[in-house]
Amino acid sequence: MQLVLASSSPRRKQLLRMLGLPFDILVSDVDESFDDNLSPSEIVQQLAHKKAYAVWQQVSDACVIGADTIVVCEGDVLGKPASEQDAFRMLKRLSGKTHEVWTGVAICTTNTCVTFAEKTDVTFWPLSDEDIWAYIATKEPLDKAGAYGIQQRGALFVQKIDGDYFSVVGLPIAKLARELKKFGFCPFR
Ligand SMILES: Cc1cn([C@H]2C[C@H](O)[C@@H](COP(=O)(O)OP(=O)(O)OP(=O)(O)O)O2)c(=O)[nH]c1=O
Repeated sequence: MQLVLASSSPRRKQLLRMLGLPFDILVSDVDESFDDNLSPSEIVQQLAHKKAYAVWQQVSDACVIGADTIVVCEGDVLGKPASEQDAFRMLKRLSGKTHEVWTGVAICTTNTCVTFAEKTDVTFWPLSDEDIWAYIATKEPLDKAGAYGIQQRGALFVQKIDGDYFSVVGLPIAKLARELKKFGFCPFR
């Protein structure tokens, strides 16, 4: 069966490559709004499912993977910043605190759709306004949930992490590999 990644994220593509399995990339535009009453775990699984299912409908006989990542700080969901000012507001909130990064994954095949969510706690050092603006000037925050990339310069803000690093980057690859085995996809083979 063909393996398909339903994502435009270069990070997810790179992480899925770790499995050593061939896959295609197909992306479908989905509405990423969500119901405020849902828990973070439900939000990311629902959005991951939307992304995977939209692509699965186009290809049918394939195993389609979708994912979604959000940052949750003091109960508030932070997606991607809408502007540089918004990025500043988000990073200012994350400064000196521990926040949660949630990534949901959906695997859709002919008979079933499986979803799961991973939570990673990330603690930031206190950040000065100057540091935040200098970081925003690199443009790195703009396409990332919570306005930072732990895999790039955002690493300099991180004091501590508890959970799966790769889930913060956008795909909990070890958990995904274990799930894919159930569908007959064995890494490195
Ligand atoms: C917190 C954090 C997020 N991110 C990224 C992961 C996701 O790509 C992005 C969150 O947006 P998503 O909507 O999850 O994903 P996306 O729009 O980039 O890609 P697609 O929907 O096509 O799969 O933030 C990092 O790269 N590093 C980090 O440290």
